[in-house]
Amino acid sequence: MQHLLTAGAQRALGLAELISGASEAEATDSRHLLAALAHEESRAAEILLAHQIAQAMILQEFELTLPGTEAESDLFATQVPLELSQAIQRFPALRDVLNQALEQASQTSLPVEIGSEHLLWGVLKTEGPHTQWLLSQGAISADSVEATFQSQNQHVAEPIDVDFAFRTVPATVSDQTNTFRTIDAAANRLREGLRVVEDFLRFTLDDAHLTRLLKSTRHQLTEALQFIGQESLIASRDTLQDVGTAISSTSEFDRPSLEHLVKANLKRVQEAARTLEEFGKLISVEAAAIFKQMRYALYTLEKSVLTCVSSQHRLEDCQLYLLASENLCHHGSGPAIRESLAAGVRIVQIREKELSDRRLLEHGRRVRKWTREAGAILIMNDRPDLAVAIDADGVHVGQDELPVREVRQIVGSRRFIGVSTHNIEQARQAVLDGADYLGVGPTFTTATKNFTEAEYAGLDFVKQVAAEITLPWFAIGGINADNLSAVLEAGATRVAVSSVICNHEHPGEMTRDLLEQFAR
Ligand SMILES: Cc1ncc(COP(=O)(O)OP(=O)(O)O)c(N)n1
Ligand SMILES: Cc1ncsc1CCOP(=O)(O)O
Ligand SMILES: [Mg+2]
Repeated sequence: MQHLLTAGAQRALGLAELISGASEAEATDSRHLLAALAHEESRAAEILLAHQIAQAMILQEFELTLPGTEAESDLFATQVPLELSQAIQRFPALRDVLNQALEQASQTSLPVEIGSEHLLWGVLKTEGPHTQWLLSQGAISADSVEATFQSQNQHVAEPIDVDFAFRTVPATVSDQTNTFRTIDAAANRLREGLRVVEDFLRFTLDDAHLTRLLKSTRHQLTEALQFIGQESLIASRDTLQDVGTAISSTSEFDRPSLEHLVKANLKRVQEAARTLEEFGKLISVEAAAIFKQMRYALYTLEKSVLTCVSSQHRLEDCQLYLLASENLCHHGSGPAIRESLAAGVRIVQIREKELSDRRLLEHGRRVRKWTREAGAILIMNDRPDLAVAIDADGVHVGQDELPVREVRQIVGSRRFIGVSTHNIEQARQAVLDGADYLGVGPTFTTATKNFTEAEYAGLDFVKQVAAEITLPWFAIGGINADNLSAVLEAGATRVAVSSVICNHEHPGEMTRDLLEQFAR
């Protein structure tokens, strides 16, 4: 039986071959194909992008080179569809990848057509240096994308409609020069804006994770401009004749705070990316596709940066977070909550696993009243619906519970969403998913929640998060008055505790003990 590749998959293989040639490799392998898949405007590129994996990062990691703009491949001509057996013959080092792709494609379409997303699946299913790297960068693996295939109950055989074959060149020389001028100006605006945001991330937020993401966006710009041609851009530059240089709006000088400044520049870079994408389509569809990727990456980055800034303000006074559970408390959780609020706790979580919904609602309303009177934040564990019902300030969810996007639909934009994380990849992902704060642990062994020995993230995880994440986070798990100083030394500035306060004969006293250690 014939198994055909879609036009997008075929072009990706063609580009993979060119990349392996430009990188002077002996054979076209998974790394080259991965770089090519990230380049195409295709389902594979969308999946990679959703995991924050850009082509520039792949090229850098595996020391690959993109072919020159003039490089062509017979595989780009899609009038002659490639058959799987021909592809295997031409790319022997990709045999396993292609067979895995076939297996996945066979589950969703008849007649079988292998698309770029199936090639990506094949790459993820085949062990190699790229698999570990992908997992560490974007937490992407065959398992994590499997749902994408399962949700495609109706497979659409056509590739995403892109006009690679119909590269449009502006009709007149003057149109062409003006297009290059526009691209040159927008690229400069984008580069400068990215620099401003990067300096903010480095020197004000001091956030290594977001700085790294922004850097990879800057690399994408360089990569896209290679398709346009630096010489053409410089040749068409005409700053003296640019009517825009004399026009400045008062709002351009209106930056009352660092936050305004970074917001304005985030908007500016998105606008510049849109201009590049639109005008880029007239010169190079490849470049336009990268500009589009950049625009989406910048939206995610904007959200993460602004959430980080606003959560830092909103959680400014919240160093000690109490998780209150009835079954841990000597005299019920009510007195523990009220005493610790009186002693200075500014954020409380209702963590009840055994109460019926009706009792949880009643209890929640009482705790809402106490926390409101104390001016403290109230978070409901596990239950976005009940968070809304009791008008809590937020909800906390674990790795196996509803994802942030779904929780946001329920609790709205102003409530906190806290996410538990147990390793650095989960922490990075939660930042990009739009969490407002993180739980980081377990730090020490605890009787409050069951973990296997292997699940103890320990102080090393606390140190990792401290080194790169500035979205507010709380170290959690087995923290008490004796080991708190070690947690703070590891870089935590906030901790969440349960048994040490709930179990104490005088919860207020223990709260004061712990809070005093933050003041030292
Ligand atoms: C602040 C904070 N961090 C972590 C957790 C744990 O949440 P989860 O992993 O969902 O486990 P349960 O608490 O639901 O058993 C938390 N609740 N709060
Ligand atoms: C809910 C939870 N998640 C990670 S550790 C933990 C338990 C925290 O309780 P304690 O402070 O009693 O160890
Ligand atoms: Mg939970």
